[in-house]
Amino acid sequence: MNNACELQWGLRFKDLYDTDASQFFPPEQMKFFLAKDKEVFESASQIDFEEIIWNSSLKENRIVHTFKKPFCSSSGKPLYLVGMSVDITERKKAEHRIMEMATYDMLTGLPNRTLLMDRIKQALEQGRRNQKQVAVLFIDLDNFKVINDSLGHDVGDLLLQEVAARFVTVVRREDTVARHGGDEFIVLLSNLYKAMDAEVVAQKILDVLNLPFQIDDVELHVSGSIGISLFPDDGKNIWMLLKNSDIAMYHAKKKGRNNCQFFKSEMNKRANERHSMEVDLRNALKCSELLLHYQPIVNIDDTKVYSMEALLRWRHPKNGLICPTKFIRLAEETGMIALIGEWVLRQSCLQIKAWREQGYEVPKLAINLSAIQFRQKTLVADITRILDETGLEGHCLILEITESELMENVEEVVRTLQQLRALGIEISIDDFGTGYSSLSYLKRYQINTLKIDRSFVCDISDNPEDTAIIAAILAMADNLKIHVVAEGVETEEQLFFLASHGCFRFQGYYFSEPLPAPEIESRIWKRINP
Ligand SMILES: Nc1nc2c(ncn2[C@@H]2O[C@@H]3COP(=O)(O)O[C@H]4[C@@H](O)[C@H](n5cnc6c(=O)[nH]c(N)nc65)O[C@@H]4COP(=O)(O)O[C@H]3[C@H]2O)c(=O)[nH]1
Repeated sequence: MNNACELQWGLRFKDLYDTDASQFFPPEQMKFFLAKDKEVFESASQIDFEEIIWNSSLKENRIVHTFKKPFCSSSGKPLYLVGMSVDITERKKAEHRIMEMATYDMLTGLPNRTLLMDRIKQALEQGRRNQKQVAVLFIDLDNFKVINDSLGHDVGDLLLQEVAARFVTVVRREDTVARHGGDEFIVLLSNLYKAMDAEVVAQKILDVLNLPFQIDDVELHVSGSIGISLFPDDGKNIWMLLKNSDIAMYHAKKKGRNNCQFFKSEMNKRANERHSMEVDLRNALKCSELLLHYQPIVNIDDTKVYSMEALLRWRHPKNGLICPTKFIRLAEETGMIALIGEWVLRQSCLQIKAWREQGYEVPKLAINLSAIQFRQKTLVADITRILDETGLEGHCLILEITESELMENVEEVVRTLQQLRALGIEISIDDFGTGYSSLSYLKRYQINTLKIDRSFVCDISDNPEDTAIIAAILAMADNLKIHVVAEGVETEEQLFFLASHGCFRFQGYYFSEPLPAPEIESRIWKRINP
């Protein structure tokens, strides 16, 4: 026994002299020592191994790496052995910590994606062997971003920790609750007897989420959307199962949140279609597949074209002409709307310029602004730049925004609208009547025009409620000195009703459908600018 051993184990050589190790180590430990010694003697060769040794001085178990080497006679027979142990406890602890950091989520203490992948792999192998189902539950918290943004990241972090702790209470020990990232969690249920068991767990998860959370004296109410995919029916490997549970979760969100949805193959079809549309839309701008059609807005007094609305179209190489209702939402969700919106603005300005150069007296052009564009900090600067680049004045443009865009961040909206007005741009509220319809903001925002949504116009004469709404909008607008345009006018009857209630501007198939620029020239400009 050397000095290091004396220091490490708190044993003194003189105390050990003429004693037996069994006086210092527990019986189980002694049994292990002797077995190893026997191994060395029998094999007549060195062995090395890791073992846990009770350190009576530190009063704790230590992990050591031990080498045992025999010393043999000239005939090769082991006579005695020397053992050397290196204390590797601290190194092992560090390794364990690194392992934990690599496989557990630091915030919630739950398994992270890496460990989850491993667990799913094992669960699938087991499921295959035992012919049992495995369920992957993809959970996304509803509106977590709002809590995080409004109450701060510290509250958001505490909430995630609480959520994680609650999830663990509703699953069996052999199941895995993992943090997938952000506010997404995955629950892995292995060895399922029947698919419906997954729904039972999903419901328990929704129930524990629905109980109020008390974080820093604030009571928070949270819900979640859950997508479930099952092995083997919905996917034979990890990636398919994760992807399909994600798709199902997306459907749960669309179904109004706070619910769970099993994956169905039709969902995959829709997800694939969405994905390929996204890829195609990214190419659409580069490949000049976007174009504008223009629809006149007519003044009934003098049947003059008061303005034109620019309406976006996509000439898809395989699917033909696609209407904006089919792709604007996708463009918004993927952030492509910023580039597309800028293209629409520039193209509209260039078109006005081109018509002017051909000698036509062109009225104002109305352009649709998506909510995302409207909230962009650079909106006014972008419009100013495009007007400068195309040499056009702001008063040529009307920007159409929807009611809902005006309801958030009122101060900011007021500022943006003032800046746009300072450029000479008119503001029109699109689809009026379908949103929040508050009179007070119309006055405050100094809106120029309201456009009555075509859903009201199309029901004139059939639906007395819609008829009453139109009459009320017209009376109110008259009071506030705001112009009104009725959208979607298709019949003389609608025109007559609207005109008799004080609406004098119209847009709709009755006058003209949206047309490409050359047809506007031949059908409209040449008629009114002969
Ligand atoms: N049934 C019927 N429909 C009529 C009639 N008259 C016009 N319409 C349609 O009504 C829609 C009017 O546009 P919106 O309400 O601004 O609604 C627009 C607008 O919200 C959005 N949109 C169009 N272009 C753009 C754009 O450049 N940017 C953004 N962000 N949105 C756009 O897509 C929506 C749909 O556009 P479109 O499919 O072109 O549909 C147009 C137009 O074709 C009629 O008499 N009967």
